Amino acid sequence: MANPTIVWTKIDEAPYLATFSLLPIMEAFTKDANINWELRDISLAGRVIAEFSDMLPENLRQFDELAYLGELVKKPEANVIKLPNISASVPQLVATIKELQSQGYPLPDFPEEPQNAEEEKIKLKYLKCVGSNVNPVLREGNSDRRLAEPVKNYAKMHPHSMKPVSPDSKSYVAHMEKRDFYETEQSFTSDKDQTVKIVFEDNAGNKKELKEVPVEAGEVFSAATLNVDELSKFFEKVINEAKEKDILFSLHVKGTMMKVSDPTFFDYAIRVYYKKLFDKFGKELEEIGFNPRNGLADLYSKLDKLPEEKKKAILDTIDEIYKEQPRQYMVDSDNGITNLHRPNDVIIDASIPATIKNGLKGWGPDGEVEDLVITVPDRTYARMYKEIVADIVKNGQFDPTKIGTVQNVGLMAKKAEEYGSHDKTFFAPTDGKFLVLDGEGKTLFTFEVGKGDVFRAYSAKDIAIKDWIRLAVERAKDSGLPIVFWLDSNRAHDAQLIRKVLKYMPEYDLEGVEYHIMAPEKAMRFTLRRFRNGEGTISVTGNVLRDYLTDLFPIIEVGTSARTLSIVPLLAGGGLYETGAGGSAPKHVEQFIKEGHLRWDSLGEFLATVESLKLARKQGANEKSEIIADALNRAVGKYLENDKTPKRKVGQLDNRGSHFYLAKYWAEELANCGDSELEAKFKPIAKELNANEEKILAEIAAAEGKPADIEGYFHPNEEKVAKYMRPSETFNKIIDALR
Ligand SMILES: NC(=O)C1=CN([C@@H]2O[C@H](COP(=O)(O)OP(=O)(O)OC[C@H]3O[C@@H](n4cnc5c(N)ncnc54)[C@H](OP(=O)(O)O)[C@@H]3O)[C@@H](O)[C@H]2O)C=CC1
Ligand SMILES: O=C(O)CCC(=O)C(=O)O
Ligand SMILES: [Mg+2]
Repeated sequence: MANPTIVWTKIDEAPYLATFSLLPIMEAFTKDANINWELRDISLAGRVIAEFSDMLPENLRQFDELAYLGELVKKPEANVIKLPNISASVPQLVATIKELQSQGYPLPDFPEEPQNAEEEKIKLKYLKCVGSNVNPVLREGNSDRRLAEPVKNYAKMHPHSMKPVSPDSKSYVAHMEKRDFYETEQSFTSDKDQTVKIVFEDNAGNKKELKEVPVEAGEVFSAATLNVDELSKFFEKVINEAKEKDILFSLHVKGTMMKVSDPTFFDYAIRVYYKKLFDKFGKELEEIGFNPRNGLADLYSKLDKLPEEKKKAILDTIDEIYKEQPRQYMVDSDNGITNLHRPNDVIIDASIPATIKNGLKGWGPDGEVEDLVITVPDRTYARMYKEIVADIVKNGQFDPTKIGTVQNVGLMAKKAEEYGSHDKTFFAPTDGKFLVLDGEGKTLFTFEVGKGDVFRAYSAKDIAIKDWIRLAVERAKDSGLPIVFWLDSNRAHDAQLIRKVLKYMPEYDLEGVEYHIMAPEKAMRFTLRRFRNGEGTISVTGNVLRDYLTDLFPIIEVGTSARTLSIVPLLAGGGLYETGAGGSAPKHVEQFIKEGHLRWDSLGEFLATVESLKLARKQGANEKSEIIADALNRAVGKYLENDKTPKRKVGQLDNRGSHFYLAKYWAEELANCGDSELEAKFKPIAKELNANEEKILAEIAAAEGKPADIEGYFHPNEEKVAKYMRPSETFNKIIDALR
């Protein structure tokens, strides 16, 4: 058997920087396990370059590594460590293109409003790089996310700060009451392989076919619409309420991952909040091509196209609006960056837990924390947030030393559910109806819509659902914890899934398995009761709740979802190990560039590597791979026990120092691992690392407290990054001698 290969992904921002320090350590310590390591570029810049390689000179071209990995994950030999990458908004894409152009890449500008067929083609190519377009390609399996025991114990010993919540807190979750996706959803389970058609029919009876979608036997196919008039009325109501209650207005959506439908929430929030601006300057805003889907920043970037006095009148009107409207939740109050500035700044899975951590408060324009209305327009997922927020107001802040744990098994394989809807999302060009027709042309669903309404269709394949139920039962058996299917019988899609759960569960030996099916609010109540009691529960959910709950609970439990173990057992038998459940920490990069301190904690990467090495053993690595994995696991335990996680400030231990400690503990464990060859090799290494501890830390510390000029944000100079990320000659020498 050929030596197994572990793929480590090259991505963006903080975890990308950390890779330069960490990957050499991983290679060095696993040298004797007969494993190959490969670095594959799926970064935003890398994907842009690959997409446009046909236009680039030979020396700048790049191979499409995402496409390569997309094939690999369908094979049993797949063993991939996937670090979190940017799911880009359009403004982030535009910034990436600018940066690459400045580095000599002759890329075309992003044609926002294409003027001809050529520009149309370029735009479509660029749009392939926007949003969440890596995860759905790689996630050929369902999701198992949980906190490892040592991580949970660490949080009990070193609880992170959870700001107290006053019982008088005015913070609450607001959602629509009608004509949202929740209310309009329709769903069916196909009894055969067939091709479903999505059609738009205007009020004069003219029909246009929008898409043909192949649907398999057993697949649950659903669709829903969102009425934008109702959405506008809803925003008006919430904004007025925020003003009356004198609290901050905040909007939480997933404009990055749900790149087609969720920017619509953003769009209308801006149109309503800044209504006066549109009333007064509608014509000018249109002329300069302001697109509120890309946030208010889009307006600022285009204002220069207007004569000076118009520009000033617009800016003055924005100032007036801030005086008249409720204060906004701020992303960066020092620089006047609001919640509605850019669609990628406030991402619901991380942003709501952050406000919870902050005592149900957000930052206001004057830099003070205040109560806020947490606006999540669609009821499908808003109500579980409403439940937890109300619970916190009633019962007080969670205490990380006492709470239990909430793990998740998520239906994710084969682009399951709303996260697979991008190419099936459409906007009504006029009043009329969206129709979904079956293979014989019979109407399955009809949706009456108004102009601008959003239609989105999505599905879950039988093979994915079956595997999800299997994984849930396996996790229940392994952990002894109850499993709760968060499924709402009043929601059309979930009603179909409930039938599947009832059908497939009896196929398993359920001895000792406690399982429930509950709608999200009820599931949240049930789970929180246990959680506050110190007990563990497994949430078994669809794809969106998977995303939301696996940031929500880890952030409450251990301060950051970066410490989550995130495993994707691939349907074809391989493994995808995602590191953490959170993002790529842009704030950390800003700090690194400014003052040379990287506070990214690579714990997620450490844990993923343990799992990946265990899989490599099954894929043909020698027995040492398992010993090395176990030693790494114990080293991670020591890392946590001795609290060597990176700290927030310059002068404290950072990412690089934390990697030194991981290496030291790993070497110590290997020096006593029971394998005489490994022991003989690592005894002197452990000795050397210990003897040089002070020297190495001093060499790392010397690199801090000054700017790190890495010559780029999305596509930095890698030689420079490597230099900054490996500042200790002494440490490098020890590691490189092992590689
Ligand atoms: N799987 C994936 O590929 C995912 C990708 N993303 C993408 O990542 C980007 C940013 O996402 P966003 O949701 O804003 O989240 P962030 O990456 O900004 O994380 C939020 C906060 O969590 C803390 N944190 C996260 N990771 C770590 C870590 N390893 N060590 C220490 N603290 C950590 C930091 O808080 P503190 O202030 O306490 O340091 C950080 O500011 C977006 O482009 C998004 O699309 C997001 C989620 C998943
Ligand atoms: O793919 C993305 O954009 C984000 C993924 C994410 O947040 C998650 O899987 O938890
Ligand atoms: Mg997430």
